[in-house]
Amino acid sequence: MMMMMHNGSRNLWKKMCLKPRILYLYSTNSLSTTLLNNSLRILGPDLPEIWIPNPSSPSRPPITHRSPFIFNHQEQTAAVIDGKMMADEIRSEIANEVSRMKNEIGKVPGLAVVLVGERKDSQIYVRKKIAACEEVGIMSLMTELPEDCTENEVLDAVSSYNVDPAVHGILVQLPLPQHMNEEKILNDVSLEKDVDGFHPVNMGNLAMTGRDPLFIPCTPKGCIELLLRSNVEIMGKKVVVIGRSNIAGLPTSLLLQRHHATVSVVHAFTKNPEKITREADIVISAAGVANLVRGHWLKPGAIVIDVGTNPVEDPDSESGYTLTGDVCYEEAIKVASAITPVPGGVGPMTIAMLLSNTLDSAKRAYRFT
Ligand SMILES: Nc1nc(=O)c2c([nH]1)NC[C@@H]1CN(c3ccc(C(=O)N[C@@H](CCC(=O)O)C(=O)O)cc3)C=[N+]21
Repeated sequence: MMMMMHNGSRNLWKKMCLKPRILYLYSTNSLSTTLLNNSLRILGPDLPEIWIPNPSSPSRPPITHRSPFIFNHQEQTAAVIDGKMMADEIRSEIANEVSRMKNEIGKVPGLAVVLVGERKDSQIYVRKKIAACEEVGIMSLMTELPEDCTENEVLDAVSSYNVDPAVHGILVQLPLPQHMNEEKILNDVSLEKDVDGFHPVNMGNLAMTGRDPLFIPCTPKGCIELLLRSNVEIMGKKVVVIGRSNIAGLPTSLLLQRHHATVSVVHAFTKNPEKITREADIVISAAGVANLVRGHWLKPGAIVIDVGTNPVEDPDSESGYTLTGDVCYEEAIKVASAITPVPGGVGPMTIAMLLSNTLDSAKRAYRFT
């Protein structure tokens, strides 16, 4: 899934991709105004038949699909969709709801995380999730197990969280070590606590018309929120999803269909993926391949959501790598009308959606509205 680029090819990318001028979209809304906002406007489990764009954001101009004629290919034309700022705003809305819950019924939502093994990236993501819980007042619990633990130890951790009334969300960090049966473990997570939305019943309900899953997977939900909060219309648009993983590409394609998009899925065996992608009004890339999507893959004026968080070797950076998206950003900003950066795009929204799902779950458990 993840690809390290060799030094030679990275330098080539540096040469080809000049540093962009950054033009931020969604930078006008201050956190203080949203702190006053009591009710959450996050796409919930009740999916609207027809989505009415968020009326709370009059200051944001709608992104229109621009005419190709106004494009100057030497310059940046894309607005940058600031996922970090949107996620900050959502987290402050969640914090308000958590404190309202605490004041009114004396309860807070609880999230339990199960982390198996010592993968660096998983440790970083889990740490970010726990810190985000702390920030908004969600109680968090964590079970860390060694790489060589047994499947039963993982199942025991899940079972104990299943019956713990203070836990409303259970997240088993993926990928699990090779020797474990991921299917069996995910099947064991209580449906009512499956805040990742990875249980086959939740995923199946997401796929079926007229069924409402209890939870929508966090990354797809974050992508849709990014589009909706940027006033991008989804209904009737041609959307290409690159990648079909269980945690990102597949559920994203399902959720987009529920929003009445015309969806094509491009994957490793697709013939001429550039040509298919170039037809899309909206491109969502979740392939896990650094810089896969080049400028010429995009229709001028397309909207680009980059789900990839690929570690690319970088001896200059403290950690030894830098995070790179699936999209060659420096090329794409000259062609697209709006794009999410990596980092600072989908990643922070994924975490915000996890908190939102956990809050929804606790509200459901306590019948708190
Ligand atoms: N059960 C499970 N649920 C998941 O939701 C899940 C998972 N397993 N396994 C791995 C993927 C990946 N994922 C990310 C979450 C946040 C960032 C994130 O916050 N990224 C920051 C930067 C992070 C950094 O600085 O290293 C950003 O893009 O700005 C990235 C990736 C959740 N996943």
